[in-house]
Amino acid sequence: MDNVVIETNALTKAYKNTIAINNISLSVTRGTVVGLLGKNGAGKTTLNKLITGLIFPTHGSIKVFDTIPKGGEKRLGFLSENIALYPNLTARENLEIVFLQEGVLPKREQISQILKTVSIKDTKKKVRDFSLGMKRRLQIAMTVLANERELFIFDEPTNGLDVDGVFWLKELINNLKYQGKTILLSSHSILELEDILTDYLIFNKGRISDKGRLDKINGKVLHIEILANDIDRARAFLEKNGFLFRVDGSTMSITIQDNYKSLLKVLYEEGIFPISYYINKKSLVDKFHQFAGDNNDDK
Ligand SMILES: Nc1ncnc2c1ncn2[C@@H]1O[C@H](COP(=O)(O)OP(=O)(O)OP(=O)(O)O)[C@@H](O)[C@H]1O
Repeated sequence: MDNVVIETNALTKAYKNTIAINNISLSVTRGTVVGLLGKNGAGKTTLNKLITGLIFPTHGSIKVFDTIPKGGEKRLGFLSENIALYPNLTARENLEIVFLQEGVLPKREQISQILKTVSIKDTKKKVRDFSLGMKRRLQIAMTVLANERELFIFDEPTNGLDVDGVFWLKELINNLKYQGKTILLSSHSILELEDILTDYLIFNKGRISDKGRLDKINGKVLHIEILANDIDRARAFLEKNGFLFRVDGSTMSITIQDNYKSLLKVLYEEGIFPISYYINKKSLVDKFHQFAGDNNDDK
């Protein structure tokens, strides 16, 4: 299928003492931003390496752009923890090398634009004297901006970034998404990036223990506290109209499909007046606690 960028079938990667990826079948669709969540050792980095073709499956299969990854895929950008920078060169010179490696002659103006986008001053300063955040920005620029890429794997992209840097990164990822690019994000502070994700995968000891779309879990339970003598009316109304709900004392928890305001309006029109209400906003954190399990390295 054209829209599927990554497809795995019973994908398994075993090391001597560990099954790092255990029988995973999934597909990633073009234009999505997928958060990979999991405790230390859950298998996130191993999956990233299988996608980029740095390592190969023990069993099962993986296809990226409909071919078996062997490394060197030009349409794929991998921002790993240890992406190489030349410490004795400037930011501009580092970017020029990326262009040359891709067989493209670097244009001065284009590189100036890239440096501006990642807020790095075009100075004579050597990369070895850069702060951690500046190095990370440059690595991100090298992964994203210097090339015509369609799929990005970001492993711990926020490392070294300050609050402004994280904000900037989110804008960058959103822009990539709007251009129809596909992004896989693994981060220990993934909850910081929750608002830019479209989908999530939770890993637990090499398996996917939960997955889904963010818009399916965000703010979908409306808790309403209703006067005790209204509860029966509210219950009858909700039952009649096919709502899913639970009653606990004077609180009703109603699972809503769309706009909670329209439900509140209907309740008012029925003469059912809530004393208070709130939307269940916790989402990915809850999922993480429910599905991430123990560390895979705790053995
Ligand atoms: N080269 C290797 N040899 C042996 N075991 C390995 C190797 N690489 C990874 N593992 C093991 O595979 C499991 C998954 O590791 P992986 O690095 O994929 O986890 P992760 O989810 O990325 O963890 P973290 O959040 O700590 O980066 C761990 O138990 C790890 O110790």
